[in-house]
Amino acid sequence: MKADERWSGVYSFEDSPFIMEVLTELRDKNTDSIAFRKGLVKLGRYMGYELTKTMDIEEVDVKTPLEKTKGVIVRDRRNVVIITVLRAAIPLMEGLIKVFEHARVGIVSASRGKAPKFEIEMNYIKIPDLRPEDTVIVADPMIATGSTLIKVLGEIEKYGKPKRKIVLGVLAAPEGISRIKEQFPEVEIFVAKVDRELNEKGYILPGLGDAGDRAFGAPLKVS
Ligand SMILES: O=P(O)(O)OC[C@H]1O[C@H](OP(=O)(O)OP(=O)(O)O)[C@H](O)[C@@H]1O
Ligand SMILES: O=c1cc[nH]c(=O)[nH]1
Ligand SMILES: [Mg+2]
Repeated sequence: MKADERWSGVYSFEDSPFIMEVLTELRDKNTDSIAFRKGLVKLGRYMGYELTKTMDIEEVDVKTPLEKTKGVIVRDRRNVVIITVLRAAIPLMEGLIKVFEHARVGIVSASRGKAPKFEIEMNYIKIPDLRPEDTVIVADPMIATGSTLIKVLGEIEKYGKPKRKIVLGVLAAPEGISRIKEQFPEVEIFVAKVDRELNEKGYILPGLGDAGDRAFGAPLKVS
């Protein structure tokens, strides 16, 4: 895990060869939907595992079959809320929940409109109450303009004041991170990699394309 010096509280996993290998497979335009979803599940699991290194732990007593000794539990792992931003975060959440098996899960549907407005339509919101001991992990693979997450983070504020708010993504554009950090400086952001820039249609470059479409297929346009 590497702190990005351009912002405070932003980390990438560029120093993890395994995470970078999975990302490379996701970027590859020849990777099909099945492999793409499996890659997102893997990243959820391994990035989740990396996140546990930032969590509070507690020393506990344990009795082995032979004697008493000291052990550890990751206390914060028991107080996690995962907010899944549809659609592309579904496989990411599947991986995360393997590490945070106690997690309560919220679901938010968000769909980004076309450039230049990128209006976000959010019409399904189910978020559990957020308690002072909670670590909220908002899962969304792509942070492009940041508009989706700004809307989701604004909504989350209505549900309580958790101990930590984390955004967990795969790729981010610098523009999106800056916008989120301006409005929510307390939010920590963990991504596999911060990419170079956005194109005029709001896609991340070099990116991996449209994560939702690659995982689940492009929706049929009904006029
Ligand atoms: O940072 P932003 O510019 O807001 O863009 C990022 C959003 O775009 C994608 O969702 P999309 O709207 O394509 O929905 P989908 O996952 O259903 O395809 C992605 O999963 C993010 O939620
Ligand atoms: O590059 C991008 C930008 C937004 N959403 C995606 O799925 N990909
Ligand atoms: Mg999409």
